Amino acid sequence: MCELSSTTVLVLNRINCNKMSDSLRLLVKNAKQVVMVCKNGEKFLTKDGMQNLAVLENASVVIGHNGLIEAVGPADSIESHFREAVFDKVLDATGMCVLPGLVDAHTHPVWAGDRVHEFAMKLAGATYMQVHEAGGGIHYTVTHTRATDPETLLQGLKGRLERMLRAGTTLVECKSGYGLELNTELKMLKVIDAARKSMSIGISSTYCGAHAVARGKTMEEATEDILSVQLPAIQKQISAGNLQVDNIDVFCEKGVFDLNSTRRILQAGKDIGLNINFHGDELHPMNSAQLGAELGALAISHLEEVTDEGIAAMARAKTCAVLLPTTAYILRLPCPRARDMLDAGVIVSLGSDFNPNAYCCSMPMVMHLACVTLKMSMPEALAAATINAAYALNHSQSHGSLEPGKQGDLLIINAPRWEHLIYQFGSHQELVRFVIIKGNIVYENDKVLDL
Ligand SMILES: N=CN[C@@H](CCC(=O)O)C(=O)O
Ligand SMILES: [Zn+2]
Repeated sequence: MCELSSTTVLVLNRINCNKMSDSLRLLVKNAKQVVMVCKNGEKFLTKDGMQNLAVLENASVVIGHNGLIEAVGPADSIESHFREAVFDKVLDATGMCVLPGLVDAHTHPVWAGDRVHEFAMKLAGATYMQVHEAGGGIHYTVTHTRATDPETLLQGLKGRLERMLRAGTTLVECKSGYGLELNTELKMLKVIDAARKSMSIGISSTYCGAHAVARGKTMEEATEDILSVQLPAIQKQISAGNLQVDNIDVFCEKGVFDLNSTRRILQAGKDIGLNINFHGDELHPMNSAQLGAELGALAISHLEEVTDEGIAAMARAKTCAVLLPTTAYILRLPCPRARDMLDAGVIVSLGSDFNPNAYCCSMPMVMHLACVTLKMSMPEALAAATINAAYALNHSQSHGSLEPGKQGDLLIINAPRWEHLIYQFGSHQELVRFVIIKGNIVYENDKVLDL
């Protein structure tokens, strides 16, 4: 680290750190607040660390041509140190706030056939499993996704990712899981890969062939198909360089995959190099949290029904809890015990759970819900939607905070305090002025309205 005179200016390790006359990609200057989230290279935050985020007043950010953050610091220090530099682009953020790009740690964004009709059924009292067992839910989406060509699925995915981007998400986890057989699972994973290659939003790809038991199969048969047909074929595609997959997922739930099948599938995924990141303890206490901790899972999602033992195991194993406030809200479930997890030192993150059951593309809405329904504070919610969500995706070395050396992903909001991003319930399109990835403006809204 090359220290400058001001201790609050952080400068990336540069070959010639005295010479600030280089050509650089972007200067965001004079922001009212720059929320770094953390500033000591933390890979995640817990407890007090989530309450006390690193926030600079009257600050600027510099991003280099490599797309990485070069410096973050007080506006006057940055100005004097980079006086000689040539920037491709300068954004004057006077009166605005800069935050890290948001990270959405759980989505199911590749599908055809919406389920708007099921919303009425659920409002009338049908439970998630009643809809599922009647052939709706995941099964309905599987039928439509199997019948849809990859190009149509890709166009649908791109539209959804674009909506997420406009709400500030710059890194998102995307699952397969509406195929439940090899060809459609591969089709979905390839569609996710195609989006990764053609869009600027960052993507972490998850194989979720165990999202439900396909119609006509028993759980045992579905497990065998995953272990002996789907996973080997996926591994072959990965090894041949035709596919990138990052994580393995199972819906560990009563009536779906039991603990033993879940263990076998997750372990097999881990054995081929995938990170374990799965659905657990959502509708029934399954001891999923204990299993995940034992297997070294990076993350477990939902956890509405997690037990005290499960919480303790996750805290010990540093397995991240991905909480999904939209699910409990839409399905009128008991909320996950966020406060108990936070107090126990669990690494808590957030996801939108975007899927045909929970049609939400907006992490600001998710943070708002997390504060109101899960009783998280605004700093906790922001840490959960940035550095901790990046940890859940094994990306916290490059994403989740505004620190030198990390990817230059940020959003600029038209508000004098960063908390407006959470305080406002919807209408974020009127708040988000710029979304920036690797120092490039990927979304600009010049029609933002004043507060
Ligand atoms: N619980 C399982 N999977 C999804 C829902 C998927 C669907 O209903 O299509 C979830 O995380 O909420
Ligand atoms: Zn899910």
